[in-house]
Order: sequence, then C-alpha cells, then structure tokens
Amino acid sequence: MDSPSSSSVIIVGAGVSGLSAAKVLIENGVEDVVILEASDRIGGRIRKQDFGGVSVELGAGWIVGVGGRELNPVLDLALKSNLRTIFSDYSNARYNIYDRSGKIFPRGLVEETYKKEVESAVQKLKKLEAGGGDFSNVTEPPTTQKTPIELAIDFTLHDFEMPEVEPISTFLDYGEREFLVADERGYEHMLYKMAEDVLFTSEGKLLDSRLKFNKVVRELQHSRNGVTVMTEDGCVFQANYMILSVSIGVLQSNLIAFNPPLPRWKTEAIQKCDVIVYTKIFLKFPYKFWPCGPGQEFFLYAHERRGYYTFWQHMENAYPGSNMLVVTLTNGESKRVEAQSDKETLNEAMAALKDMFGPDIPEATDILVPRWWNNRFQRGSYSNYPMISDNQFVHDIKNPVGRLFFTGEHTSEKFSGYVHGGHLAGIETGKALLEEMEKEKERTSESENQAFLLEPLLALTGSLSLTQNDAVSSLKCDIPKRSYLSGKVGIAELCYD
Ligand SMILES: Cc1cc2nc3c(=O)[nH]c(=O)nc-3n(C[C@H](O)[C@H](O)[C@H](O)COP(=O)(O)OP(=O)(O)OC[C@H]3O[C@@H](n4cnc5c(N)ncnc54)[C@H](O)[C@@H]3O)c2cc1C
Repeated sequence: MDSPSSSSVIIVGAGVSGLSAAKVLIENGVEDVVILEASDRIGGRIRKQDFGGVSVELGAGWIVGVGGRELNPVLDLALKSNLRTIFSDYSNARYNIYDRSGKIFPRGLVEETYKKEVESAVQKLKKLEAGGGDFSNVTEPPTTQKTPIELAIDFTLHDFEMPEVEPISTFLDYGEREFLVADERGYEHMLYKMAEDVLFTSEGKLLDSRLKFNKVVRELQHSRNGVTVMTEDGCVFQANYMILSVSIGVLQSNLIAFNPPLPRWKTEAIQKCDVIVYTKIFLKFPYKFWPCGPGQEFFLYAHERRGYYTFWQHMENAYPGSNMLVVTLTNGESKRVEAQSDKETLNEAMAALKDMFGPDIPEATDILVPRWWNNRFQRGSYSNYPMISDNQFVHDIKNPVGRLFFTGEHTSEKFSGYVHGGHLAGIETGKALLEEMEKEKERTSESENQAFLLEPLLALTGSLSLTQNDAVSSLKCDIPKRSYLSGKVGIAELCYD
C-alpha cells in the first residue's frame, strides 16, 4: 500500500490541456496536485514515433494560425523550446490533383470546381443558420453524384482543413499561415519544456512524483465534499477538486463511470459534440518517385469514392532524403483501415500510387497506421462542434459539475480541435478552479467565524447533550461538516495490490 499523499486537486490526463492547467495551479501556489495519466507518457494526442529513420507526428503536426495580429500561444511555446518548424502551404494541393490514369487536372477546371464547392459550402451554412441548425432542410447532391475531382476538393475543404466552425477564429486571431513541426524530438518536446517549469526533471526526464503514469481512471465518485477516484490497477485517490482533461471521445465512451452520474445537461452536451477521426498513414520507400518542386509538397488523388486515399504529402521539405509519403484518411475511411491489417492498407495505398505514378514505382518498405479511434484513451482525433452551436451548448460542455472541472480542446469555445485550443482551455480551467478555491476559502473562514461566535451557545447546549452540528443546524447555519481546504486535508492515495 502506498503512503497517502496530501493534495488538493487531481488532474486526469497529461496532454497539453492537463499540463497547462497543472502549470497554472502550481505557479499560483497550489502545489499539492496529482496528475493521473493512463498511458506511460505525457502528450496525449501530441505524439511522435520513430519511423523510417525520422521522427513522425502521429497526432498534431502543425502549429495552425501564424502570422496574424496576435501571437499564437503555441508558437510562443515552440519558440521558447526551440522547436524546429517549417512553413507549410497546402493551398497548392488543388493544382496537383491526379486522376486514376495519372493525368493532372487542368488549372481552369480546378479553379471552377473549387469555386463551386466553396459556394455550395457557404450556401449550406446559410441554410443551416436560417433553419436553426436543422439539417433536414438542407438539400445537397449526394456524394455519389459528384465527380472524382469534386469529391477530392470537397474532402480537402471539409475533412482535411478545419475542425473549427466558421468563422475560423484561429485565422482571424493568429493568422492564416501554418507551420509544420519537423523536429526529431517531436512536437511533444514543447510540452516537456513547458512542464519542466513546474515539475521536477532530471536528465531530460520528468521524474516528479506528482505525475503518475499508467493510472487509468475507471471510477469517479463526487460529492459536495470532494472527489474519489479509482484506477484500473486498484488505487484510490481523493481530493477536494478534480480537473478532467480526457478527450470528448473518452467522455462519450464508458471508460469512466461517474457516481453519481453526470447531470443530463452535461451528458447531452457531451453526446452532441462530434468526434472526428483523422489518420495520417506513413509510407517509407527506397527512393522517391514523386515530384518535389516548389508547390508540390501536397497532391490529391481523385477517386470516385470520397476520401479514398485522397490527400498526400511528401516529407522531403521536413526531412530531406527521408523518402517518405503521408496520406490522410478521415472518419469512415479511418475506421475502415483501423479494422483491417496494415498489409491490406499498404496494398490499397500502393494501388492508388500506381494509378497516379504508374506501375513501375518501387514498393513501400514499411507502413505506419495510427489507430486513434480504437485507442481507448482517445476514441477519435478531435472534437467538432455542431455546425450551429448555441451558447448553451458551449457553456454546458465546459461548465463544472460540483467539484468536477472539465477541460481539453473540446472545451475551448474559440479554438476547439487544436493544440492551442487545448493549451488555452487548460489555462482557463486552472484559473477558474483557483477562483473557486478562493471562494471556498472565504466561505470556510466565514463559517468558522460564525462557529466561533456560537461557542458560548455551544457551551450551554453541551449541558443538554447536543452535538455541535445539532446546535448549528437548529440555528439554520450552514457549516460544512468537513473542510478540505483548510489545513490541506487533500488527497489520500491507497493502492490495493
Ligand atoms: C491525428 C491528429 C492530427 C492532429 N493535427 C493537429 C494539428 O496539426 N494541429 C493542431 O493544432 N491540432 C491537431 N490535432 C489536435 C490536437 O492534437 C489536440 O487538440 C490536442 O492535443 C488535445 O489535447 P488535450 O489535452 O485536450 O487532450 P489529450 O491530448 O487527448 O490529453 C488527454 C489525456 O488523457 C489521458 N486519458 C484518457 N483517459 C484517461 C483515463 N481514464 N485515466 C487517465 N488518463 C486518461 C490520455 O491518455 C491523454 O494523455 C490533431 C489530433 C490528431 C489525433
């Protein structure tokens, strides 16, 4: 059995939002924080893996929103941690659309189709707004009636680009450019550097005992007095407050049982939020056979099935000589390839490449297929707010339930879906909790003062064999039975092996 630790706040999840919340708390004097992370690493959906001789980003790859009127806080962190990034421009992708016989579509046709698709998206949004978000009045040609080039552009506009709902707050606030992270230490290096400010590190490793890995939270009891958490390995943690930073996909799954169950307003908001699955498949080749000139980093494959190996990127700009391609799949296609063997996926991807570049291209020597949907600690890649989200939905998704505070990219009103959304949400939640703790402190000291004033009365009632609580409740004063804040009663941790 571990010795009990004394803490005020449990943070579930050590992704960007959980770590950002921890930083705010610790920097403001709440040092007795415990971070429970289900996996054996920090970063969550910011995750690198060594593959084909370089470091590839399975999750977030871009710093989105650069060059605008405000500095993107994630770019700020990246600069401070010396992260290597390169400017990446996928707006050219539409001029490199291949048909199934390897021909590139002419510019004129591309421009015309692009304009049509953008107009149709705008019309759809307007109709939705007019109908209060009701999809039933919005008629659109089914994707089966679209041509392969229309499908490729439609995919790029809707699936590849934006998790945010219009208007794109990221672009308005931080700018329209995007930087690709191309650093052997991974995007996650930025998080290590950020965590280092408040957590103990040694030789580049986070060794702080407040950060606990392989702690899968399975049950969560909460009341007006505090929270108790049970983890899969039989540990029990208690605290005054909790910040839950798990993804929207995890909240929609049954990984964590809430006792008592979450109120209806909260569960309805959670279920209303869409989860996007976004998969980057990496392919390693013995040599490159694709064009690598200016404006050719991205190319599209126009197939009659929407989203079928549509969006491709070569890695020569990020890692020259890596001989690597990345193809992005989403939603239904992502789930489909997650369910099949990597060999089958490799065959499909090779067939698409042979359509574009001919039968003589070399076979890929390796493939990497991340499985975000089947990862029970993620259940998807990022949130996608309903097309028309009212203020109520936005508040419900992030508002606390008693002592349970919610954070994560999905709680960011303006930047949901992004790393900067997660980072800013963590900061906001940390600050909201600090405020609540301050209020509770005031309430507690007021109650203590009242109790002090009542002492002479208690002495009297003592002779009548009444308890303090009886005496107080008979006077209709609300004195908490147990104060978690005063005297750092905090977390107790018990593990049963
Ligand atoms: C493939 C992909 C591509 C992306 N591309 C970009 C991009 O280019 N640019 C961009 O800005 N954003 C991108 N994103 C989104 C970005 O990665 C996320 O918005 C952000 O990292 C989310 O951070 P978070 O802290 O909210 O959640 P997470 O990173 O998911 O952190 C939550 C943590 O909770 C842990 N956890 C889950 N369940 C439990 C449990 N029961 N007990 C204990 N711990 C638990 C998880 O292991 C995880 O570490 C991408 C995401 C994916 C998956």
